Amino acid sequence: MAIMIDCKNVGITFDQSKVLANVDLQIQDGEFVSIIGKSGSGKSTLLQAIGGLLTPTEGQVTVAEKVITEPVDEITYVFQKPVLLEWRNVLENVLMPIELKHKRKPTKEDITLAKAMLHSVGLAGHENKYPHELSGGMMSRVSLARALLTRPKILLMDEPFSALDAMTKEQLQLELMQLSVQFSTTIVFITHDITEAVYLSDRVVLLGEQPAKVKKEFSIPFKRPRAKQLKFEPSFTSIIKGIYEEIEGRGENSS
Ligand SMILES: Nc1ncnc2c1ncn2[C@@H]1O[C@H](COP(=O)(O)OP(=O)(O)OP(=O)(O)O)[C@@H](O)[C@H]1O
Repeated sequence: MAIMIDCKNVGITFDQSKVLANVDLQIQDGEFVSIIGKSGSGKSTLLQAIGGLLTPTEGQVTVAEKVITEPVDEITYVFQKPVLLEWRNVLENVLMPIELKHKRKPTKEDITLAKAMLHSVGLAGHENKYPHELSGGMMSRVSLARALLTRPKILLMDEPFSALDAMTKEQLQLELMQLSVQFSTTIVFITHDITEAVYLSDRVVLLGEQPAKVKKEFSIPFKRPRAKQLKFEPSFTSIIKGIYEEIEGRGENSS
């Protein structure tokens, strides 16, 4: 399978402080990779470098073999707090990338597709509501539908579900998993929730302490999409245990 994202020896220094050093990470086309690590370890910084929002001080990031120095169309970002325009209804918010990315007015086909996306994320019938009429979970759903509308090759997600209640989060995890498999989207996902990381991902990448590099990678050997019952299987929970032990420095090869 082709490499979609290639971080080669990436280092990032802010003022005098070196946040990332020698990060080497390759992500395959269609792969779902989660990045975990302690607070302040540099997860968002790495994601910003992949998205072209930050230029590495050392090394380079390539996406589909192009060196990234600025944001590119193939990549869409999803943040923890959904950024919705208050004066636009749900359907109009989902259609925003057509105007911003493709610089044209939405066609009938775009509107049909946007409605289908809203249906896939459980928001059929809510197209005409305004953001102030939505719950946090509904806003996250709008944000997900909008991110996937233009079928980006790559989705960069920075703790997208961390502010949601457990049941809404579980539902959105399922929807994201279905859609990412359906569209073969390459996803880099930041989370503090290890169960979420293991459940969603083909691979979980642990960043070390500052200056951070990839401390350990865990392959998750279950075919996606996965049933939610997987979370109770011993083969699943033993991977979680291994990751906790690595984070706490009790892993097999921890330094
Ligand atoms: N623009 C910036 N200028 C200076 N320092 C920064 C900047 N952005 C991030 N940092 C510093 O880089 C370090 C890593 O921050 P980053 O947000 O990448 O960590 P994180 O692992 O995503 O943290 P969290 O899990 O708490 O969200 C922190 O010490 C932070 O203060």
